[in-house]
Amino acid sequence: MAKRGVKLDYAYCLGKVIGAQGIADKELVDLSAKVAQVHQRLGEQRQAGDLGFMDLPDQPAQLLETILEEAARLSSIADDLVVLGIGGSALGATAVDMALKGALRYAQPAGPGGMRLFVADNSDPRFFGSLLDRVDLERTAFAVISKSGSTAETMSQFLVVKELLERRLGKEETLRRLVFITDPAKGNLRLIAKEEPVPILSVPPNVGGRYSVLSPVGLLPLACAGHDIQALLAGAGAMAEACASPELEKNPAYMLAALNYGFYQRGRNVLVMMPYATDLFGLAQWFAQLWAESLGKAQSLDGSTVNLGQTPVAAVGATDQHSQLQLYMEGPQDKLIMFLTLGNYGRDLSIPDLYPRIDALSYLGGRSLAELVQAEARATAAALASQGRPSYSLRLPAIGPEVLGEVIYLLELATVMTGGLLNINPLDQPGVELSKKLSYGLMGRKGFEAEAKQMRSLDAGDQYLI
Ligand SMILES: O=P(O)(O)OC[C@H]1O[C@](O)(CO)[C@@H](O)[C@@H]1O
Repeated sequence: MAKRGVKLDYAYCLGKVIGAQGIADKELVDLSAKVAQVHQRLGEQRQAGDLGFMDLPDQPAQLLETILEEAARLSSIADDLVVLGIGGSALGATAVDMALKGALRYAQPAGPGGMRLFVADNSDPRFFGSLLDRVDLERTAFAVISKSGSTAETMSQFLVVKELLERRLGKEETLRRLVFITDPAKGNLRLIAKEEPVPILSVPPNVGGRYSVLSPVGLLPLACAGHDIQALLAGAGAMAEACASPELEKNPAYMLAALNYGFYQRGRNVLVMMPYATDLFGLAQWFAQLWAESLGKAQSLDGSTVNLGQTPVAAVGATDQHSQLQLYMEGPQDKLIMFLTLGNYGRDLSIPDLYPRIDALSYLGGRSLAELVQAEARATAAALASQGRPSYSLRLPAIGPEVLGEVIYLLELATVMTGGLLNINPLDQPGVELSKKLSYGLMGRKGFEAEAKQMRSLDAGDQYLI
C-alpha cells in the first residue's frame, strides 16, 4: 500500500468528548449501516462509468506524457500562463498552485520553477482588463478551459484575447499561444479546433467540472507552473487505496461524510473549512464549490422536493479567529468546523525575546511562528469543544503535491458519499441553468428570446433608497 500522510482526527465530534451536541456511539453504528448501503450503490455507479473522478489517479501514462509535452511546449514560448476558465475549470488549479507556490505567488518572477499561473475566473472587466495590461502578451500563453465550451464568461474572455493577440502578433503566433481543454466530442472549442490548429486536450465526459482537478483541467496548468503532477496523482491514488473499505471506521472519506451528514441532520447547516495556512485558502474555495454544487439540491433521487444542502464557508486560521470565530463560538448552534492543520510549515521564523520585562510579550520570545499558529489551531478547536461545538481536523504532515492529491481525493469521495446519504445526485447542477439562460436572453443570444421575455417579467424594477 502506498504511503499516506493525511490523518482525520474527529475526537471533537464525539458525544463522549463534547457532550450532548456530539455524535453518540449508537448514532455511529446507525451511520455505519447507512454508509455500507450507499457504498454498494456507489460501486454500481462506478461500474456503470458514472464516477469518472475515481479513475483519475490511474490515468494512462500516454496521457500524462501528452500533458507534460504540451506544458513543455508552452513554457518554451511563454513565461506566464493565463487560464481562461471558471468554477470547476479554474478553482482546482488555483488551489494547488496557491498551496505549492504560496498565496504571494504572483510576486515571484517566472523562472526555472515553472510559468506563473494566472487564473482569470471572472468576466469582471476591471479584473480581467488589468490582468491583460500587466502580462507581456508576447511571453504569455492562454489555456481556454471549458468542458461545455459554451460558458459565457470563459468564451467571451477567449474572444477578447484572440482578437488582442491576433492584432498584436498575427494569426500564426496567436494559435501557438493557445491550448484548449474541453469535452472530447462536442462543444464550440472542438468546433473551432477543427478549423484552427490549436492543441486540444480532453476532459473525460464522466468527470464533472468540480471533480476535474486531477484531469487535464488541473494537470496541464499545474504542469506548466512546474508542479509535480505525478506526485499529485500518486497522493490521490494512495488515498483511494485508503478509502476502499465499505467500513466506516476504516474509511476516512466515509467517516468524513458520515460526520457531515450526521451533524447536518442535527441542524448544522453550515460547514466551515478553516485551514491554518494562508496558502491553503484556495483549497477552501475549491471545496466550497465542490460541496455547494454537489449537495445543494431541490430534489431527492426519488423525485420529491427536499431543498437540501449544507452551506460551505471558506475561512482561514489564524486570520479568521479575529473575524469569524466570535460567531462560531457564540452564534447559532448550526455550524460544523473542518480544520486543516500542518505538522510542518516548511519554513519557520523564530520570535526574538526583545522585551523580557513585558510579560505579555516575553512568553513569545524563544518560540516560533509555527509553534504559535499550531497552538492557535489546537486552542480554537478546544475552545469550540468546551462550548459543545463540534469540529474535526484533517492533519497534513506538510504541504506538498502528494498530500494535496490525498486531500483532493478524500474530499471528492466524501462529497459523493454525503450525496448518497442525503439521497440526492451529487454530480449534477440543474440550479445554475436558469440564470445562465436569462443572461443569454439579456445578451440577445439567438434561441433565448423566451428567456429575454421572461427576464422582462421577472425584472422587479428598481426601488432605490438613495
Ligand atoms: O467547464 P465549463 O463547462 O465552462 O463550466 C464551468 C462551470 O460552470 C458550471 O457548470 C456551473 O455554472 C460548473 O459546474 C462548472 O465547473
